[in-house]
Amino acid sequence: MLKIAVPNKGALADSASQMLAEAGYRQRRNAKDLVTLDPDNDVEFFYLRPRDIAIYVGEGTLDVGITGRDLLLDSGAHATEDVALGFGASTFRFAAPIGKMSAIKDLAGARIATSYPGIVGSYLADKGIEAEVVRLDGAVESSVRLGVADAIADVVETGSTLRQADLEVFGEPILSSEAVLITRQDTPNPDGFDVFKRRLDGVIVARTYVMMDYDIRVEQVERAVELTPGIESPTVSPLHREGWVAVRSMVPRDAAQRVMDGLYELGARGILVTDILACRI
Ligand SMILES: Nc1ncnc2c1ncn2[C@@H]1O[C@H](COP(=O)(O)OP(=O)(O)OP(=O)(O)O)[C@@H](O)[C@H]1O
Ligand SMILES: O=P(O)(O)OC[C@H]1O[C@H](OP(=O)(O)OP(=O)(O)O)[C@H](O)[C@@H]1O
Ligand SMILES: [Mg+2]
Repeated sequence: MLKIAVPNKGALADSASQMLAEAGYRQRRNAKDLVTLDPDNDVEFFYLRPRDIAIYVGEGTLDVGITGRDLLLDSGAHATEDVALGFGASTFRFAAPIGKMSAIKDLAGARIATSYPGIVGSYLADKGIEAEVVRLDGAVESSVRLGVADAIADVVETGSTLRQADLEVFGEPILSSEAVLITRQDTPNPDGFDVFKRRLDGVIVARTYVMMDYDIRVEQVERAVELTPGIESPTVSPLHREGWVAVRSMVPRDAAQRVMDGLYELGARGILVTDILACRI
């Protein structure tokens, strides 16, 4: 039975459970449940702190986990990223009081508060900067005002927490993070992993693509399918109306309106877009 670690709370928890439910897995009914068995799919879900998930997977006590890329890297655990899941996006950045610091070298000799000492320590070592890392559990943005640090390194999503604390980011982003699927490093994939991964891939594709159908004159089909090449190849079917065909193709969701404009210009009509509920590519 595949043992899977899922965030029990925090920024990734709801989206992770929702993705698993869309992939056809049973999810916990109560937010306090620690474990959920899904015998129909031969998997078991363990709800754990996202920060701890890489440890369990790295140790091999659990087979697969969903966590943040930043948490995986910070943990130094013996686990590796298999798939980026497309939710929980954030950047990890340095910030300091407005006007105080403008480049990474300004951190030399400074006190840097963070909940991610692993990432910050190795980044500073890589850049050859000596600074003191102050490890805090959360609400790191308050640390400068309260006098325990000169700068911070933290997760930035909208930037509103930084603004509230009169801090501004500086330097390049240390990393871009999102939710990722992780497995143990240097170990063959456990039984059942391929099916599990294929199901999540199916959800990712169903979320990022739409199905597009349209009718077009035969002479324009080649130009039209350049706009809608699909993943493998578009389906072109004859229509009762002579000289016309129907085309069906998957199109990236964020390009759908632009593609429809282009198809219409080419003379396509009856252009329909529908959601994909689930798929295997
Ligand atoms: N706005 C956000 N705030 C915090 N973490 C976020 C945000 N958006 C995405 N994440 C990601 O969520 C993970 C942090 O998980 P965590 O459970 O610690 O979140 P949290 O919201 O800080 O929870 P808590 O505050 O209860 O500890 C990281 O991978 C981080 O990149
Ligand atoms: O850029 P924003 O959209 O403002 O989001 C980023 C903030 O959200 C998180 O804090 P959280 O609410 O999880 O509190 P914590 O610091 O106590 O973990 C994170 O640690 C940042 O502080
Ligand atoms: Mg937090």
